[in-house]
Amino acid sequence: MSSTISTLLAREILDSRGNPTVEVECQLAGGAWARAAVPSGASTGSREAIELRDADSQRYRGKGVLRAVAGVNDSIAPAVIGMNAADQAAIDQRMIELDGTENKSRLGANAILGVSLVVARAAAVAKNEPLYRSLGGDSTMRLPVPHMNILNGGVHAHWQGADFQEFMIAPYGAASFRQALEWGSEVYHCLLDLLEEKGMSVGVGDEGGFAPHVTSNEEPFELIVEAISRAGLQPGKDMGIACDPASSEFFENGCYHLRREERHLEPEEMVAYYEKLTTAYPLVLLEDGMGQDDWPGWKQLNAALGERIELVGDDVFCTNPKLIARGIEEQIANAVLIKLNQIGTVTETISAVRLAQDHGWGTFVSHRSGETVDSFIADLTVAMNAGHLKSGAPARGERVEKYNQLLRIEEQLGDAAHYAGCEAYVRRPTFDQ
Ligand SMILES: C=C(OP(=O)(O)O)C(=O)O
Ligand SMILES: [Mg+2]
Repeated sequence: MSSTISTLLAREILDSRGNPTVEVECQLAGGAWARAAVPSGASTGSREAIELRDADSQRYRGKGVLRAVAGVNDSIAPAVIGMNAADQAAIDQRMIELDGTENKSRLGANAILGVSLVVARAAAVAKNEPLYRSLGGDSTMRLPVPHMNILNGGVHAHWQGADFQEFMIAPYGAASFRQALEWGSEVYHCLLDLLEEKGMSVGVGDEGGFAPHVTSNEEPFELIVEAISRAGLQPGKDMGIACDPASSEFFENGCYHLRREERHLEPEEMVAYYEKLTTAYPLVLLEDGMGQDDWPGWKQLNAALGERIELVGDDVFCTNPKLIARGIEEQIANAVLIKLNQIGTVTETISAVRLAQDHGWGTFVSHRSGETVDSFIADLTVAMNAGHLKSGAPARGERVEKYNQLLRIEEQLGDAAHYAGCEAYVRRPTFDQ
């Protein structure tokens, strides 16, 4: 089947926060057709590729994406129509050259990524292969540990809950992805019951987790450990906890400002706080423990906890191979968060994954807080053998679509499917209490 691109069409649609985003359709000469949509972050890293928005317009409070859409239809489409969709690297390179900026600010990373995603998907359709196989080859058999964000705080809860942004459950002790998801759903509902019993709010944040008005950043750990136990599971053995404080959002004047606790912590005090949490709770993965501009703080954190748990850099690396290379050189973490729209093309994302993996670092694939029902990251996680991903709560359509796609992939792989479990982490979970 010919995989020559014959049509590309972009439009503006809404994401899960009710903000506009870019959706692109692609038709290949041989008949293959695909659609893809671009996510959007709220706690974005300062070195992310630029998301082009119509800031000078009244529409959608300046958040429209009509310029990005026009960039696809008027500039990118004429440049890539006639190219071979199977040659992802050439198409991504063509768009990078057409944009001509270091951070994709002319055409917008949202425009460029929309095309990059849809081309990858159309190429898979043309080959009659599932996307994970088309992206990753024949050895893609590993199902990731789903990290389900059941308690939201920070900017995702409009600072009405915990200061720390994400409290996730990680069912690494399950026997299969299907069982992991079932356990996650069970714990999510046990947490709902627990919050109701305590008279706490059961309203949810951007990623579908509850956003109660807690009095400290430690309280969510206690609530989650209790919810895991109530579900009949053993905290630390069956299921651990992962946390993304997204600390760049509360790093001010060289200190970490914990509003809920009315405290300002120096970087070394913040590290001591994480050490305490790691000892007291089954915390197996900490993302963005330190701010994106606090490289000395990151080094301290890695020295204190880097041998015990997985330390993932999100804002500090922005899925950018150059920043990841520097992080590896300076040994500031042991894992990297992977977000396609931080860098803007599938090819560069794959380079970021390979670079991290070649240096023995973990790769943790992530959704964004503003999502659509596009499940590209589910296939990407399997294709890249990343072992773990986060896609929010096991509730809300745009979050569960990724988990549901992984259920389908597991079913398709049958006996060949292998659930990553504890192997997902660069530091295998150990917890004795
Ligand atoms: C998913 C995250 O949030 P956002 O998409 O808002 O950056 C994150 O910080 O890891
Ligand atoms: Mg993060």
